[in-house]
Amino acid sequence: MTYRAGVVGAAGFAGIELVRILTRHPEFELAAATSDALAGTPIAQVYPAFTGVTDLAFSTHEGTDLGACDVVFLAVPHKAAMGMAPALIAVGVTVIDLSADFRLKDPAVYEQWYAPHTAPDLLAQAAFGLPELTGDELAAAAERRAAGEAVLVGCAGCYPTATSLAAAPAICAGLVDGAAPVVADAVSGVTGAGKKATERTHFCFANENVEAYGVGTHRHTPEIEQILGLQGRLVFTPHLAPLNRGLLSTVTLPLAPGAAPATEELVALYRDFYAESPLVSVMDAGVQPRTASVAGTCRAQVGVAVHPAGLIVATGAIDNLGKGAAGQGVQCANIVFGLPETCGLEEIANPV
Ligand SMILES: NC(=O)C1=CN([C@@H]2O[C@H](COP(=O)(O)OP(=O)(O)OC[C@H]3O[C@@H](n4cnc5c(N)ncnc54)[C@H](OP(=O)(O)O)[C@@H]3O)[C@@H](O)[C@H]2O)C=CC1
Ligand SMILES: CC(=O)N[C@@H](CCC(=O)OP(=O)(O)O)C(=O)O
Repeated sequence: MTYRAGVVGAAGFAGIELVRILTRHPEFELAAATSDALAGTPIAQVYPAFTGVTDLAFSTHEGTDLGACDVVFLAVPHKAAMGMAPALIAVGVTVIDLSADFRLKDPAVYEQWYAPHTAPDLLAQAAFGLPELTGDELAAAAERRAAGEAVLVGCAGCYPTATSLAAAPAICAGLVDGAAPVVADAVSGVTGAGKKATERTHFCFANENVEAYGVGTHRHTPEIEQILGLQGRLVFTPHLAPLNRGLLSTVTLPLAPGAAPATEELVALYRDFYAESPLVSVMDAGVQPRTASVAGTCRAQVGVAVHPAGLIVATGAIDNLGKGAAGQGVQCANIVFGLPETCGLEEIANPV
């Protein structure tokens, strides 16, 4: 059976990556791609990579019969997504939201970092979309969907995905000091900031430059703390780098008193942790994850090492639009629809 899929916000960077994946997906058929700004324009006219691939044109958000879809991916900014999801769920459409609107479990925390939540009941039902770490929530959503319910997945953000994949195995194994700060320094490509150029992302400012931003104030802090159980202990510093795609997060974790693993033991522990996770690869000891090695894919690379100062240094590399957004959304949809989680996501990166 082929499922009908719609993408709302399809002309944006995450949305068009969804289009790229869905036009080649064997089980989801791209039925609608919405953009108010570009309605009526063929996708291939705006993004020539789709020439000869799809004749579909963008349509308006309101004028598209999204109720005819089995699943709708929301690739719109936070605050807009929570205004759209309730009507879709009400007509039986499963929703995969890429925004931050359905990630934070506590509406008070969402309000502190974003705005008052307008759909708290749905927030309470949403499954968190980071399959390697929240597989149980997604499996429960898949059961509910199989029983005929429309379900909602709030996919993890890009920085939280790379950071949490790098840190979770060590934390879950009890190797990390539960009282000390954990430091995550992360670097993102410019597509992470969306399609609209700003002073920060304009080519002339972003090119040939790396700089930190949101120091101590970035909205992904509570999301990472929620995933890793680090409430109040995360020092998260994002940086913008002159890449189109790619995100690397280096996490420094203090070892728990008495813990003294060797790097090779940590690598083995990480490999065991991700043994059932086909999209996460743990690097050999001494080999570092590379953003270029996952660009254009839904894969993640994780590296881990012990530092003699009593620290674990764990690094995660993803494509912010792939495993950090659209790819992860499709991976979650695969799980919710009972498909193999890698369906349509087998791409590997250009090796050079
Ligand atoms: N870029 C990334 O790496 C990641 C993005 N995300 C999330 O994915 C979502 C999309 O991000 P991204 O593609 O980067 O953003 P873009 O700005 O590139 O695209 C967003 C799209 O949403 C539409 N849109 C804008 N405002 C509204 C609104 N008020 N109501 C409805 N539609 C609107 C626009 O459509 P129109 O064509 O009609 O103007 C636009 O094309 C965001 O929530 C973002 O946080 C998540 C992880 C990583
Ligand atoms: C480089 C850049 O600006 N990145 C964005 C995060 C990417 C994103 O879209 O955020 P979500 O993962 O929450 O959806 C930022 O710092 O706000």
